[in-house]
Amino acid sequence: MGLASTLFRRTSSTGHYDSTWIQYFADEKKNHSFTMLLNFNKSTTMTFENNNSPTQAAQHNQKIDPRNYDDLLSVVASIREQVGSEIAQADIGIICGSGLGPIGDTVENATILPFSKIPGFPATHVVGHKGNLVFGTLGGKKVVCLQGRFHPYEHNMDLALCTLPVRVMHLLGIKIMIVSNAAGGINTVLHHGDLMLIKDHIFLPALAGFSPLVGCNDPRFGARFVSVHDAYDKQLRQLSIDVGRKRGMTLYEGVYVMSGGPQYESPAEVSLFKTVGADALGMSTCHEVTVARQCGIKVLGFSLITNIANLDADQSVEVSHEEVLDIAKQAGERASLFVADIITEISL
Ligand SMILES: O=P(O)(O)O[C@H]1O[C@H](CO)[C@@H](O)[C@H]1O
Ligand SMILES: Nc1nc2[nH]cnc2c(=O)[nH]1
Repeated sequence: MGLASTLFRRTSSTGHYDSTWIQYFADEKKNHSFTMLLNFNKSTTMTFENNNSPTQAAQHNQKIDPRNYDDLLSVVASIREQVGSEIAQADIGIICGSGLGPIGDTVENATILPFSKIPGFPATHVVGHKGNLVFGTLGGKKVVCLQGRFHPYEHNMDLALCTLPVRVMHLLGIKIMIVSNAAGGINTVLHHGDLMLIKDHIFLPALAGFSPLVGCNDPRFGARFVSVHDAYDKQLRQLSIDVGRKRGMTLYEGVYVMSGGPQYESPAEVSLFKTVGADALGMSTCHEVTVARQCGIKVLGFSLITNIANLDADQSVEVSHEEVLDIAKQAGERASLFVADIITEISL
């Protein structure tokens, strides 16, 4: 819900109205300065004006609608105000999952803004996710790094909310997004600590109606119907393979499947995913990539294999987040250096 409805709720106690109509009006009207005319059943016509500048809106702790372009401009205005306009811009955005956490600590000339200081950003609760926005340089490029992400299972499957940072990074100017996750290996070529280059994905929640693009669409973010035929950029993937070869690294390419979580999968569920062509599985990434593609951002994605997913109930072993973090700690540093090398080689 946008500014109009927020404002209306504060003033509506004096009259009767059709809330469905108001909601519709609020969703359709995206401009920052507008006049709203309401017809009450006493034939009174009232005029409400909203002239909040983006910065004022953020300062006043206004509720942010993650689908509302103007609300997101106010978030970006607040970030610029806090760190400075020169710093609050980047060409490459990086989302550190449980796997590539260390990369955020290698950003040079870093300016760190905690998520708690950004209007509309929910708190991160997952151990291993620091909850910072980090601006600086890496491999000679201007980057903005999300140290931590929002998982749908933490936020009642509100995927638009969970992708708010991607839209914010888009408004901060990024053209390329590098996304990473910790994942369970399904394909038997994958072992603990391996890095898988994501070639394609299966966005399972979206197939059941949980997509960040469901609901009101503002064309300023992009098309209503988004083609994800090339979600993971082919040239960036090739560049990664070339950089990996130079480093003598084995880099697998495969399909990542996102489940809703937060429970890990049963062996029968893993077998199902294997049958449909998945190589690794996790509880993130696909919603972020979908929104990035809507905004025209090119994507490069990696899964750090932290555990081997169970395929047989008779030989299954317990999966734990402690194991995930432990392997991520061991392998994450090497993987982060590799991603920094790739960034050095990217030509914008
Ligand atoms: O995808 P990231 O954030 O790396 O984390 C993965 O690890 C956690 C489970 O151990 C889940 O949140 C899963 O999605
Ligand atoms: N869903 C899921 N997420 C993970 N994150 C890290 N490992 C796993 C896994 O095995 N399954």
